[in-house]
Amino acid sequence: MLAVHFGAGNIGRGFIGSLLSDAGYQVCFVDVNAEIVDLLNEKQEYRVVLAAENSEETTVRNVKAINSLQNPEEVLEAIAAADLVTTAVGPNILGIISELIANGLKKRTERRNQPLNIIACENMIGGSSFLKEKVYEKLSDAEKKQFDQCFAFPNAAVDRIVPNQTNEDKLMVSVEPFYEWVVDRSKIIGEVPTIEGVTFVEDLTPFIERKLFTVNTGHAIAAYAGYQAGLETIKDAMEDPDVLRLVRATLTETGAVLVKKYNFDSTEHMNYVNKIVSRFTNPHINDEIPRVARGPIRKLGPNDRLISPAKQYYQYLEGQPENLAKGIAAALRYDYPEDQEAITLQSKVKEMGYEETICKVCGLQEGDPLVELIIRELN
Ligand SMILES: NC(=O)c1ccc[n+]([C@@H]2O[C@H](COP(=O)([O-])OP(=O)(O)OC[C@H]3O[C@@H](n4cnc5c(N)ncnc54)[C@H](O)[C@@H]3O)[C@@H](O)[C@H]2O)c1
Ligand SMILES: O=P(O)(O)OC[C@@H](O)[C@@H](O)[C@H](O)[C@H](O)CO
Repeated sequence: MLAVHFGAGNIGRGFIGSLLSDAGYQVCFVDVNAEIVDLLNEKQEYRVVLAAENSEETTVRNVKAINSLQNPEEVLEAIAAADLVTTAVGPNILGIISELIANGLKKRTERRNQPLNIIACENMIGGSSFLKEKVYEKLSDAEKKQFDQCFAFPNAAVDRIVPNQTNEDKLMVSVEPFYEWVVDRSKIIGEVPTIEGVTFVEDLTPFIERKLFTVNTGHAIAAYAGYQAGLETIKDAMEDPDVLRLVRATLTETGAVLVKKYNFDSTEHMNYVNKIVSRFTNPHINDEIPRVARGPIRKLGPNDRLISPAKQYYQYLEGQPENLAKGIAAALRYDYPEDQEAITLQSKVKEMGYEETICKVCGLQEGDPLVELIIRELN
């Protein structure tokens, strides 16, 4: 069995590749990082080490890689032969890889009539659906019909904290012990793949919203508030009493929305929150704030971890999401000079002021109570 996985980065090697290899797939990574691609082809294996007291280590074997910049034709061949395609490249890259995926799938339809699932493992709502849209933009109407018969793009939620790696062994990945990978079974075409560690569910929405609006909202708040406090890592941020208070208060707000919307058991949800807070303070992980804060424009988007739960707060509850607004204000102030989106965000603020920036970046209307609440926090 062959799995083609786009993105041999932190989560690609540290989680997706590792689970797929354990499930018996040969994993063919596709990446633009020549050093990592060459090393993967040279060694054909890499180490995954648990960031925990006992530093348990496993070796992921039977892997290879293709440099999609140098050998795009090889990528098409791999997609034509694959039993599964997955991605973990970042939401902004999905549009870029969609051309290769479209061409690979076209090649496949010329060769064989075998169904294929393409699963985007990105931190976003509807990642695979978005990738499908981008792929379908490249097709004729006849090709779209043909693809509908053969290919599916089930959405997924993936959770495992994998920080940026600074190991001497460039392929080795240090990962937290916890992991969760949930896939929308209702959209699977053909047989449901057997992958230990993957949970297939009929309705993904509660799972992805629970994950994005708890793990990622909490993480973003810790990162942006921690940055404003001059701190360096997520652990440092969580050890700052003011940041910790804000993270917890924000997760109480998102939790209230989720419990109301999905009828979750509130005690169980609180246990989920506590587990996440303890994951953020894992002493064996050195997760630098710029990784977690990366891409503030994406993170301030209308359907992402900050604005979406804040909007839903008005929809499902009384009162205002005061703490989310504090976190959003910290995100709007994020000016890390090595983050291109932070630079763009700050130039928008300079040019248009906060109100217009919030409307444009967060997809909100002037006069919206949320805009007013955020502005109040910024003053
Ligand atoms: N790291 C985590 O803790 C974590 C956890 C869950 C989900 N995710 C999600 O997984 C995705 C990847 O995150 P990451 O932390 O692994 O980032 P990363 O930067 O470590 O990995 C991304 C990889 O994609 C590669 N890439 C970039 N452009 C490409 C292209 N055109 N074609 C092929 N490969 C390309 C990069 O070279 C890199 O190796 C993101 O959507 C992220 O939100 C990350
Ligand atoms: O990957 P991003 O930029 O969407 O978010 C940064 C982190 O919050 C994220 O990577 C988490 O570590 C991960 O989602 C944990 O499962």
